[in-house]
Amino acid sequence: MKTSIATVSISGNFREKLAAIAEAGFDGIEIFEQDFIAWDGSPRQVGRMVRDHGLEITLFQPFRDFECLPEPHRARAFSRARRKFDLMAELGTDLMLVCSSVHPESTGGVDRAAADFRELGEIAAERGLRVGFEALAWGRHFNDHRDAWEVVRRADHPNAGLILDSFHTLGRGLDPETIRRIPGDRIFFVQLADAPLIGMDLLYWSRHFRNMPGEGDLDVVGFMRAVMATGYAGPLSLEIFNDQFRGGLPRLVAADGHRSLVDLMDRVRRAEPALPVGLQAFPPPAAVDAVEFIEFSTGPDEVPELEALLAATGFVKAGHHVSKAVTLWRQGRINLLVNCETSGFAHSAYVSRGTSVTEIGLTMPDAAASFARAVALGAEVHEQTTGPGELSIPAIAGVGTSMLRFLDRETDLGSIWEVDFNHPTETLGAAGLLRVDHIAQTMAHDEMLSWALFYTSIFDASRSAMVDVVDPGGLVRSQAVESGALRVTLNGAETRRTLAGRFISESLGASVQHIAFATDDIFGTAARLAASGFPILRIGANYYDDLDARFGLEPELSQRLRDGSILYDRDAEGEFFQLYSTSRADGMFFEVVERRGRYAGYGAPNAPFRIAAQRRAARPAGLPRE
Ligand SMILES: O=C(O)c1ccc(O)c(O)c1
Ligand SMILES: [Mg+2]
Repeated sequence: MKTSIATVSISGNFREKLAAIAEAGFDGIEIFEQDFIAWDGSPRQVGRMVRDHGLEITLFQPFRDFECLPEPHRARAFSRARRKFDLMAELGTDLMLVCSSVHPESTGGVDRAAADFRELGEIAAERGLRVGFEALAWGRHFNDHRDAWEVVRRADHPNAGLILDSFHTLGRGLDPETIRRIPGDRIFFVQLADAPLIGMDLLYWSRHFRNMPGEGDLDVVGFMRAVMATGYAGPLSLEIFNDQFRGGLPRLVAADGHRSLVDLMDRVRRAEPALPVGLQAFPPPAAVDAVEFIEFSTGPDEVPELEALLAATGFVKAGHHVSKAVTLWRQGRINLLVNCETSGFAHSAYVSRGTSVTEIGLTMPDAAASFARAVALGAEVHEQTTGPGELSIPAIAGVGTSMLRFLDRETDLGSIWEVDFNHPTETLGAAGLLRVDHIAQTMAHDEMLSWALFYTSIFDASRSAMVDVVDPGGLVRSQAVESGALRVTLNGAETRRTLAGRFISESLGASVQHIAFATDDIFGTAARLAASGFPILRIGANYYDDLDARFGLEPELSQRLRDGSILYDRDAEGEFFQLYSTSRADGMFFEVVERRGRYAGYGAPNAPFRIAAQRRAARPAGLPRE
């Protein structure tokens, strides 16, 4: 497959865009005319600069307001087109996108439009160029790819073809299956974009909220399956108008774009194996079997406090690494590692950001396969050194400065505890915690789409809807990604004034802010945690009064919740109980949950009250309370 991306999709000046696009592995670019005009270089220089980056110009766009104009507008449109054809020859590209007109004087009429395109196709042919017609979703007379195709069919000129754009088709709710009956050689170009489903004006939605395939809610896979079924063999090009990407880091946005295209075409081939997607083979996504371990990196000054918290949470020191300053804390099936090495990755993470989660170990059905898939999707490989006889566990860079390691039960990797950890003891622990329920990663709001794509492309994972959580200092957006036993909540802070925002600025970037452990006896666990000195977060009476009003709880249950500072939620599927620790000085905290029935959420309605309570608890004595 030949990959391409429109220059509008990323930030920076023209040179920065090219460098980022080339580095991400794209084959070509669509030159968006404004980007060219804004750059102070001749068309020939620009063309050379693109090719010097190893890229080709797959498309020049957009040419607007062309079809169905009365004179004198019509003659002017043709002379404008001739000028742009001259420009294209100098840039070194042969295809121009003509988007459907929004001109107030455009008359419409399929035959008129077809006649215009036949004439334009002829002028283009004289110069060895081609033109493609794209129906904008808000085009005055042509806003449906089926009508644009009818114009192209009737134009009946080899140099005039159709351009498809997934946004315009899917955004208007058109059935992409209708594309299957268009001959592939009449489709000159395919533009791809996804978008979140938000009810708004089509033009505004398109110009500000598009995102990478797989980041939104449109059926871009269904669209691409239909396109590939036509025999289309041209470039697959991202055209993403997005306010956030325009202000993002060019390299990150370009890398996400490339990842999204690879993942998209992998989904297409898995859905319809007969389609020739032209993508190297790599393993399919798998669901996580278990969160095998979570590792904290810390140092001598901070280790006593961390270990005290682990002990108070019911964890038991169960073993140590054979060669490294790493101890294992266990409870139920939870393995927490405390790394106090004085050199290497964990140590530098500690020095730069204080105590933080630096590794998450995941048991997969096949670690090597998951690793190979992650690499094919552009994950950064984490090189490592291992002592003699120790396991070499494949690792990739994850959120922030953390890494993800892949383990499995089928190979040597299944014996991590015996080989690397001197056969540590099994322990039920002291508080009845059974397993990791979820891991909450806090990041700047801009990074959320990127990390969601990371998880949903590498793993067999699903995303839940984004929810807004109100913090007294601003809004935090939260989205859960789930893959088998791995549940991650991504929390995006928009301002530094939220607890989440403060956490990322103090820990120098995205990181795990809290870990939730599961129990099947919340009241028993709460009592044991209280006895062991767990720093429980106190929840105020107003919360419980409202809870009684909302759910009509039995007085006895209500009292037990109040006594234990346990938060409660219920939906049609089941019930949810949560309790929290106060946050440490660095903002990290623990949560304990019990799910009853098939409750699948995270207690989002409780989050604002938890946050307010954490802010209150963090106030030094003597300051006014919130
Ligand atoms: O928003 C626009 O005007 C616009 C221009 C060119 C395109 O290819 C497109 O999809 C949208
Ligand atoms: Mg388009």
